Amino acid sequence: MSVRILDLLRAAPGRARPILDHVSLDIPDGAFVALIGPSGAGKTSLLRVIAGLDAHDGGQVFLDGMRMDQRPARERGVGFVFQNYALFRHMTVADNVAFGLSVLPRRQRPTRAAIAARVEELLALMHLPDLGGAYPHNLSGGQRQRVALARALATGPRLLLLDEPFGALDPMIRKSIRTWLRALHDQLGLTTILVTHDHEEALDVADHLVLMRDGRIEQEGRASDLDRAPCSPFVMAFMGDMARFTGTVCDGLFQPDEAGVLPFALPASDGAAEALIRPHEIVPRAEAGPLALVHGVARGGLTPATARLADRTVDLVLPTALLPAASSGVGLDISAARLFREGVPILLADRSDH
Ligand SMILES: Nc1ncnc2c1ncn2[C@@H]1O[C@H](COP(=O)(O)OP(=O)(O)OP(=O)(O)O)[C@@H](O)[C@H]1O
Repeated sequence: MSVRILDLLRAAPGRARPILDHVSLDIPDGAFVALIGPSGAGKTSLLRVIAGLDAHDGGQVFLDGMRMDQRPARERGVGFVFQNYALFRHMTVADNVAFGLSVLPRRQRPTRAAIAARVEELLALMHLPDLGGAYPHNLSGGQRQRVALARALATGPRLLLLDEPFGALDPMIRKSIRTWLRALHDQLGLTTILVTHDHEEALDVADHLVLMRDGRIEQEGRASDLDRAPCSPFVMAFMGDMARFTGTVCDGLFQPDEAGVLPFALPASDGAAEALIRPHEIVPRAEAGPLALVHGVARGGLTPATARLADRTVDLVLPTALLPAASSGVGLDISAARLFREGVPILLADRSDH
C-alpha cells in the first residue's frame, strides 16, 4: 500500500511549534521505512495520524491514492503495534490474535471456523504454533511481540505501522526478531513504517530512512545517502560518530585552523567552513605533520587510535594493516569530510577516489 502525506500539520495547545510542522512524505508500495530522530521529533505523532488514532489540523493522508485522513482508523486497512500496546491479559493468545476479526461488524465478520483457521495460519507464520491456548504471561517478551504482530496482521492490512515494537527486548532477541520481521514484510508484500531509536536496527531492516527533527523531516533517503551527503551538521551527527574541524576555504583550498591537519583542495567559494568527518575516514599521513598517534587495541581488523592536537584529541579508526609505522610525525588527511558553511553543505562528499 502506498502512502502519501501532504503538508500534514498537527498543532497542540500551548506549544509554540506544531507537533507535525507541514510534513510531506511519499512511500511507495512495498517499502520498508524507518522513522528515526531524537526524542520529541514527532515520529510517534506521525504514525498515529497515519493510523487515524490522532487528529490533524491540516494536510492530507492518502493510502493507495485514496484520501483517508477523514476516515476512521478501522477503515484504513492499517495494522499497528506500539511498544506499550499490551496484549489482553485475560485472553488466550488465540483470542488476542482473533480480536480484530471478532469485533468486525457482523456482515464482514468471518465464520468462527474461518477465524480459527486464520489464527492458526498467523501463529504458524509467527513461528508460534501450539501456543494458541497459552496466556500472555506464559510467553517470553519476544513471543509476546510476535503475538502482537499476529494480532495486527489478522485483518490482512497491507500497511504495518510499528512504534518501537522491540524496545523492551534484549539485544540478541531484537536482532533475530528484526531479521524475521524483514522476511515477513517481504513474504506478505507489506509496506512497513518502523519507528526506532536503534540506529543499527534502522540500517539493518529498512531500505529508506526518514530522519525527523522538531516536527519536520530533516532528510530522507537511503542510509548511504544520509551518510554521504547529509543536508546539515545535525544529520551528520545523528548518523554516527564524527570529528569536526574548522577552517577557511581560500583559492580552492581548505586550510584547517589546527596544526597537524592537512589542507586539501575542493571546489568551493572562499570563506569560513567546517569539515565534518567519520573517525574511520580520517587518514593519518606519516611524516606529513607534527602529531603523535596513540593506538588502542586492535579488534576485527580495525585499531582505534587517538591523535593529539594542540588543544584536544581526535579519535580515529584505522585498518590495522595500514597503521603508520611511526606513531609521531603524522598529519591528518581529512579530505573525505563533508563541508558546511553556516550549517549549509558547500560540498557533498561523493569522492570515491578517497
Ligand atoms: N497530545 C499532545 N499534546 C501536546 N503535546 C504533545 C501531544 N502529543 C505529543 N506531544 C508532543 O509532541 C512532540 C512530539 O512527540 P512524539 O511522541 O511524536 O515524538 P517522538 O519523536 O515519537 O519522540 P520519542 O522518540 O520520545 O517517542 C513531543 O514534544 C511531545 O511532548
